[in-house]
Amino acid sequence: MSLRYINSSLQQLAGELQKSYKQLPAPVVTASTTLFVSYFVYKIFSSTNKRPKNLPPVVPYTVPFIGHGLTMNRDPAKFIQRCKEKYGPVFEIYSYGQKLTVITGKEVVDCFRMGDEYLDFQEGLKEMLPTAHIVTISYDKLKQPEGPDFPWSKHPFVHLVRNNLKSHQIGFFQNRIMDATERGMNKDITFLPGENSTTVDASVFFQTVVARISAQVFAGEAYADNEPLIQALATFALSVFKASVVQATFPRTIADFITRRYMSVGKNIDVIMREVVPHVVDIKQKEDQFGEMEPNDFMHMMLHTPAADDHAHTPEEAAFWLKDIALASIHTTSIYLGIALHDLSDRPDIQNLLRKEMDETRERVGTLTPEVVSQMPILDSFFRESLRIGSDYVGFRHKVMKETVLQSGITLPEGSTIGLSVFDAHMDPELQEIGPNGIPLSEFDPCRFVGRKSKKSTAVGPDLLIFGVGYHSCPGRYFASVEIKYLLASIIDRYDISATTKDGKRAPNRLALVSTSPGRETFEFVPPSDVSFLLCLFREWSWWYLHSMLGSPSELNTPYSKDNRCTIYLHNLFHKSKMERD
Ligand code: HEM
Repeated sequence: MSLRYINSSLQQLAGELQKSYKQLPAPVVTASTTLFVSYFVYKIFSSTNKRPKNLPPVVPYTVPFIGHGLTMNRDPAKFIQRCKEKYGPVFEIYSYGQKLTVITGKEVVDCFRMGDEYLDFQEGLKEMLPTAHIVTISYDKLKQPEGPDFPWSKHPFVHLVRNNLKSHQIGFFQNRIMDATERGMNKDITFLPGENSTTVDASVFFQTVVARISAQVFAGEAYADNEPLIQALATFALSVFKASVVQATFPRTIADFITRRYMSVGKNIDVIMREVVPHVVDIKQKEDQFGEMEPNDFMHMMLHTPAADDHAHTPEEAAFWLKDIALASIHTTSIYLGIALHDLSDRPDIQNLLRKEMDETRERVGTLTPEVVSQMPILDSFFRESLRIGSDYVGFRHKVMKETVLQSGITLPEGSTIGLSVFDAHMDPELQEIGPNGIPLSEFDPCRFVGRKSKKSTAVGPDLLIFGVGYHSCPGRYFASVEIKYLLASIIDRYDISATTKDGKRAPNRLALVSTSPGRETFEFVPPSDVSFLLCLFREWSWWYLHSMLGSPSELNTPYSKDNRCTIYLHNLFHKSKMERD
């Protein structure tokens, strides 16, 4: 329908109407006819004018605003699979007021490799998590550098993680990882008097135990017992997420009011600054007096790292970065610790397999340090499998910075947002080898990667995308992998873990704001109680009693026997009763 044709039709219709309604002035008739016809033309065009073929196909929905939100939340894997079968590997969905182009299969790998000038992860993240804005309106005492003048490549935190947390450097922090884990096991897992098992609240436990490690590694050893700082770090990410939901739901001014008034992250930042600035000031004063010292925590390193415009960080600026470190590291790490624990919660067979590997390793090399644990092949394969299956159904939002044509010929228009289904890519037999045991990719095989040297839990590639791939792939993954594996080993050494769901099956993962999250269901932690364990316990206890009577070491972590589960259990009891006495 050409414009000339529409124009002449309008004039003809106006003429006809003018003849019929002679009493009305001509301009009124022409104007109202134009409006009337325009409306119909619009209706015709909007209903019949199909989107160009190379744009992603749109998945239809019926409920306004919510769109596919509810269906997707109910069973995200099934929803993606159904859409993929019907509309192909790339399709557009609508969820809670937002359009999102979902990318599945091999195209996911291409999107990761496309480069920031086409698909930008940080810009996509900002849409869902406007962290800098939330921080600015919650805490205006120190401004966060952001925007085009602050290139991501100059981000001091990214620089520090890249240069200080490579796999061979983790040993430097391992005593702190061990110390913080020990404190977490004693403080965050509590038993009621007389109870022989305990229910662990997943969401609180993961964040806190990981924040304990982060406090020591990133702020400094002096913070091992600093509960206010540990809590501020543990809850920072969750507070940002809650405020982000408000920002995404309400118009800006109302959202800012609610955020400032009820969801401010200012409290967390206040604690971080109050606790950490004096430590950094102290380092700076010492360095001003005696010259530069070798840093042994991230705050000290930050003092030596130039800021975006190359000026030296002040102690306040250095401490202000700690919240970003918490955001990037604590939340992600605790999510995947949680998912891995759920994977173990209905699989006592895997728990025993891992314990066997731990016992054999202990027999060979002695104490299980984070470095030793990180070399255990079955634990690493289990963790990689957990990352593979627990990855994002639709996450990794990227903003399309300029029109981008995918391998399949589909065009992503500039300004749109894509979400990558890493879960789908990890299930794709074209990208993922099934492994030596032949267990289907849809099932959990803890030994899928054992004996496959290039398939370590940190080896990113088309078959492991959870840490991204290419230039921006996560530089913190070596640290995260060691941390999670050491925490898992410490937990299953002490407890048998089971799910508390009605059917005893692992709690399903959830689709959260920007990623997949572990189910909120609790875990049951039970110290081992089988007969051999009790016998061994009795033997250990007698040894310990004898040694303490004879004035020998009273600490129970001396390896009296090979079966360290008993030693650890006694060690725990000893510490708990000591803490209660104190
Ligand atoms: C299981 C835990 C973790 C997961 C799943 C994870 C995942 C990711 C992903 C997907 C990216 C973006 C990749 C991309 O843009 O393509 C990323 C970036 C990043 N991660 Fe992690 N991460 C984890 C833990 C950590 C930890 C513990 C740290 C710090 C100690 C960290 C620091 C960073 C940094 C600095 C970046 C930005 C890299 C850049 O833009 O060049 N991450 N991470």
